[in-house]
Amino acid sequence: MQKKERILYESIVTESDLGNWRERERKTNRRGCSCRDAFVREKFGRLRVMIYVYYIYIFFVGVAMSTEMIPSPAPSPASSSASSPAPSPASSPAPSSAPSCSSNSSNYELRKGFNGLDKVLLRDARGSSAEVYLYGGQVTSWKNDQAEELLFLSSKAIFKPPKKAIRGGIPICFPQFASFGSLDTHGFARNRFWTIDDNPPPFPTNTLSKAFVDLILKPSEDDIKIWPHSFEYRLRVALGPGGELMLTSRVRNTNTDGKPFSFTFAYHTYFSVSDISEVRVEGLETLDYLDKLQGKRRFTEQGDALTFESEVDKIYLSTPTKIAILDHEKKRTFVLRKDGLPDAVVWNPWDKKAKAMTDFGDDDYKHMLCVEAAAVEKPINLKPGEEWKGRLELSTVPSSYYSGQLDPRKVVLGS
Ligand SMILES: O=P(O)(O)OC[C@H]1O[C@@H](O)[C@H](O)[C@@H](O)[C@@H]1O
Repeated sequence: MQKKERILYESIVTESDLGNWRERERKTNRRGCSCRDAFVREKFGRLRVMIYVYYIYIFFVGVAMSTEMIPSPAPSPASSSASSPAPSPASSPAPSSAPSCSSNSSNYELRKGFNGLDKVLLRDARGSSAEVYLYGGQVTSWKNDQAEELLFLSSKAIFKPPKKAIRGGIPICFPQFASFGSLDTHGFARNRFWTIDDNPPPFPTNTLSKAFVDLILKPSEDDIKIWPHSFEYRLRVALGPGGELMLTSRVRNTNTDGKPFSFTFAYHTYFSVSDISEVRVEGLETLDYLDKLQGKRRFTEQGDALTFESEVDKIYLSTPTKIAILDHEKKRTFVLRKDGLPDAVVWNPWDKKAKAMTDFGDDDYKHMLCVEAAAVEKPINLKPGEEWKGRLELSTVPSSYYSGQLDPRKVVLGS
């Protein structure tokens, strides 16, 4: 045997091969090279097959990975309106050109929503979805993998910029919460057109999910007249691996005159509930709150989890990072996690105020509850160049699984 061949043989023939080889020599009564060569040829053959199998495996893995990178095909306009907010506000969605976009490793589809307004559709591999209108940078829909809507959207919501904000979903209250300042209620961000930001600065918290979109809002000249500050507000809306809805806000002071600014803020989340009288909120009991129905006077919540029998409009102060909303009838619990947002507003207008609102159905109050991650009592202060981050994560679990029912403290102690 040539030297090279011997080295090759020795590198592929193992101890157990030698045993088998000798056994074969014994059985066939043949000794020497021919038997050994036959054995090694066989082993080469097996190796070749294994190498082919390996190549085929690599090929399929490659195909699978590249398929995941390609945005899923956009459904037809018919299915687009089916996935639009369930209620039928004044006008119907405009026909959609439904382009898919993939940038910066994010996948989303751009659609036309009510009154031809642009909206972004996010869908994850398991079937959860979310919709975000560029008007207001507002999430209007979040559905689980059973296509059940989890956010409330008023049956009379008005999709007519710029005067009215969309009633439902998650309006962004910035740079002012409610009437805590000189601007119109809840500030102007919810009445502005945001743009898609395909190249945002890197996010420290990256999700594995590719279902996300980055939006940006900068003040117009008119905005600067009513709030004399320059800012960049970046909002990322993402679906997490388990269908969680995650919103991250980054506000940067870009004033060039060296002036700081301060603002108050809320993610004004409208949760969809089966029946408000069947709902309780855990995680806020025993906390101090400002009661907006009593001149913003300060009180302390007494003892038990919150339940609802009449109008409520309270700002809970210094709340835990986790709050649970239990819907007994639906046997579903929303878990709200927040970061950078110490306060939590709880609001339900009840029957009289519901009737007084033009964009709210008379009975809608029975099927919604706002629990809003907020920064109200202590405004956020930013010097030029500084950035603030506020994060909200929403998920659902079956109520039976939720241990907080038995021990409210577990709501606030869990991660
Ligand atoms: O009607 P708007 O401006 O959307 O506000 C709705 C409610 O929003 C809540 O956050 C406030 O606490 C309430 O006082 C207010 O009524």
